[in-house]
Amino acid sequence: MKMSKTKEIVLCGLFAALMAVGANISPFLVIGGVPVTLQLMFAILAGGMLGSRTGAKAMTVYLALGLAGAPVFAQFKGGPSSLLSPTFGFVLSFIAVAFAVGMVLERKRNIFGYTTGGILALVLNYIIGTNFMYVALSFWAEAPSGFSYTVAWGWMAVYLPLDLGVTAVSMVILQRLYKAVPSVNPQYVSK
Ligand SMILES: O=C(O)CCCC[C@@H]1SC[C@@H]2NC(=O)N[C@@H]21
Repeated sequence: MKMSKTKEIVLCGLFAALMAVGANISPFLVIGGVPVTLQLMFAILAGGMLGSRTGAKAMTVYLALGLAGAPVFAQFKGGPSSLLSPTFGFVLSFIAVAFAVGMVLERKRNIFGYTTGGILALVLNYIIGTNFMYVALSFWAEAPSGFSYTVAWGWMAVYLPLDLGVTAVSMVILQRLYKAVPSVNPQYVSK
């Protein structure tokens, strides 16, 4: 079933706002060069609740708002210069995360779907984000001394337990929501 344009615009705005809140739950907590945020959770919920296409659109709206100057990225950053921020790859990855989670949960709402969706979300987030961060800190941003590809992944290793927990909680929220409100993701094809 297709969502109305008005509903889609409202939901994209809502999830862009939730991403801004998630980006700044702890603006001063930074490990290595990477801030602690809840953006991954809202990107997963966007894909799971709005579906792959609208979820990805919501994340694109978020990215566009930030690039246009709204202080919606982590540590209340925003503006066109964010394109060069070492953590911009993570922001880009949220589009892929929402799309992938949506795609999986439109097809499978069982333990296999939740596990695959969660793993895909983490893999896309970490691979796109960490590689972008490595390239940024190697070529144009100021890197701490001794910075290397291994150090970049070392920073992310610290995040992994937190993000595994965040991903698991997001999947539990989605599972409960689907049970309570089966119409939640309009692109879901029930078999
Ligand atoms: O600059 C931004 O707005 C993006 C920040 C990205 C933070 C990443 S997302 C995955 C990992 N988990 C966290 O809590 N922080 C990093």
